[in-house]
Amino acid sequence: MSGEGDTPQAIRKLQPGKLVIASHNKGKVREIAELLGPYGVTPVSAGELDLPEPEETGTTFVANAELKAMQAADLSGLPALADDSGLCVEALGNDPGIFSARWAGPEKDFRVAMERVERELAGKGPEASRDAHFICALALAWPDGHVEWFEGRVDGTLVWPPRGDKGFGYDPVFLPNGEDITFGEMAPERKHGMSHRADAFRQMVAAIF
Ligand SMILES: O=c1nc[nH]c2c1ncn2[C@H]1C[C@H](O)[C@@H](COP(=O)(O)OP(=O)(O)OP(=O)(O)O)O1
Ligand SMILES: [Mg+2]
Repeated sequence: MSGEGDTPQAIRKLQPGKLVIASHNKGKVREIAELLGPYGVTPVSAGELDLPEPEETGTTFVANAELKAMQAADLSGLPALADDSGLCVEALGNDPGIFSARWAGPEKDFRVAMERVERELAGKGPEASRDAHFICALALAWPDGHVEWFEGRVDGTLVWPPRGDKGFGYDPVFLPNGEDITFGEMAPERKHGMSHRADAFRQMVAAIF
């Protein structure tokens, strides 16, 4: 056991229950809570605090993550962690990218979004590459206005039809390189061993803990 004196400054700053996860996506909030588990930080989500869902006006993952984190830190007076992420399909010029959530429509129906990806890819012809990657930008905003950000990535290919009912979003069509099951078929711990979110988390943890 390490005593108080050994506790890194950042851990003391991130008191249990005192970090806001600035996201309204339940799948994402669950994954972030799992990834924070080992650090003894019990987060509270933007939904639980009734924080509004800001308009994502940025043109990059980092810009949108910063905007979400800064708004939550500002309104709550607590440190806030936001995640802006998406699926980038190389043959589609990296679409849907920052528009990944928006492709699911107002109902947030990812069956619709996955079908649109498949339809647009089919439109590129049978030779089109099925390579894709997920990006995750994490932004950690402190109430004093200071923001740190990190970006993670995982590469893979798209399968059709969708496989598996675990995870969220585009997980059922994403087959990570070197694996034989999709993110939708993977236990959470296995996804955390390779995901874009876990990659960004590793960088954040190395920087602040
Ligand atoms: O691990 C993932 N597995 C599958 N799909 C994923 C993943 N990571 C991001 N995605 C897709 C779905 C998500 O809806 C969108 C992110 O959009 P993004 O704006 O960052 O999140 P969101 O609107 O769902 O919630 P919020 O902005 O409140 O955090 O990309
Ligand atoms: Mg969003």
